[in-house]
Amino acid sequence: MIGRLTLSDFRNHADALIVPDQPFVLLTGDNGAGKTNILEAVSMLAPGRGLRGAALRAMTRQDGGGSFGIAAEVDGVVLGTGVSADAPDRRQVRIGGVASSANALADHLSIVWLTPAMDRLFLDSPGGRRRFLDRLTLALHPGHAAHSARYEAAMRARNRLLTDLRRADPAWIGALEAQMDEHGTALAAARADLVARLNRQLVDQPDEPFARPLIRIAREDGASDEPFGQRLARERRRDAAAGRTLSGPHRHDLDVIHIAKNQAAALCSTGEQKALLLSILLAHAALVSADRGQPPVLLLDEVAAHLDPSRRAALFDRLRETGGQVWMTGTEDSLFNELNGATRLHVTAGHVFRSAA
Ligand SMILES: Nc1ncnc2c1ncn2[C@@H]1O[C@H](COP(=O)(O)OP(=O)(O)OP(=O)(O)O)[C@@H](O)[C@H]1O
Repeated sequence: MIGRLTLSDFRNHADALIVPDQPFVLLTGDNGAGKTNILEAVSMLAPGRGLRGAALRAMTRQDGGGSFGIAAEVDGVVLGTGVSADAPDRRQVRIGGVASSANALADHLSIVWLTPAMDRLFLDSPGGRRRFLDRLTLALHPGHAAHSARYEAAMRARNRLLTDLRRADPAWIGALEAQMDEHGTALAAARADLVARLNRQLVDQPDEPFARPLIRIAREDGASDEPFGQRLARERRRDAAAGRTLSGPHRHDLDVIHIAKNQAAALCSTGEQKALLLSILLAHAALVSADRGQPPVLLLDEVAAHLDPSRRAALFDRLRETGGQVWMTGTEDSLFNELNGATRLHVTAGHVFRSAA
């Protein structure tokens, strides 16, 4: 749980302080006030590029001095991240005052989010679904981000060598494939573990008011029992001709079925797709809570707006049951009238005020 959050020169917030003292943190305010920016700041307390997937430069306040900082107190440890003006593209991370890697943040806090952009998650390309899957996986397997980074780095290096296969040193390609094998196998295993446990968790969930999903990993690269490293070696020529690596966990996809309708998520209505995502998030929160003894922090950007009042009330109840901290945004205070146990904040033009309860 985040006990205290400070932002400096982050997006439109020159200087903001938020001290949550309730399980829910509600951010309300007009369009463009800076609500999502606060969720994005929180999302930067996890490995990766945050909930917008934006470049670090874009996060630096336009009229600021070229640096930004985010700091949060989590169970007595201060997690900090930001950039300095002389290195605006290099993310710096400090944990308990000590310079650390961004991936180490996953040992302290798991953070999962739902944003309006994810309304198209099941319709858009697999990349977004993989990022979502990996974000969920990271909460159970804190080493997942490091495996992912090393896998991608080895794959990029292999792809470069394959552009001139005849001159490339086969031993060097082999070494890179061994790294891809090691980290790719770990990636795939962690994802498979997450999916299996999520499905077990979802068995006990009701079909209403949120749709119950069945989750699978789809393999665009074709299922194969062949050891991954061996497969990469066998497919060198094919990959060289394609100009990229065609097999591996970077080509796996998240496949979600609406159980009651026996329908793929992509065919479901927008509201049903959102309900499927909420079910996944709620089941995931229960799983993480049981596994790590600490539920994830949930960042829900404008989730309440499109829910009818009874679903909204059910969502608040279910979120409360997770026992974790839930950050929510909305333009209307009235959407959250029935919600008890919330730190209510009003955001306007990059300023955050505590609202009257
Ligand atoms: N680097 C930056 N420096 C200064 N301002 C920025 C920067 N990046 C974005 N902004 C401003 O932040 C505002 C958007 O904030 P945000 O997305 O948090 O709004 P919001 O309150 O969530 O609005 P909505 O209800 O429309 O989603 C915009 O006015 C945008 O111009």
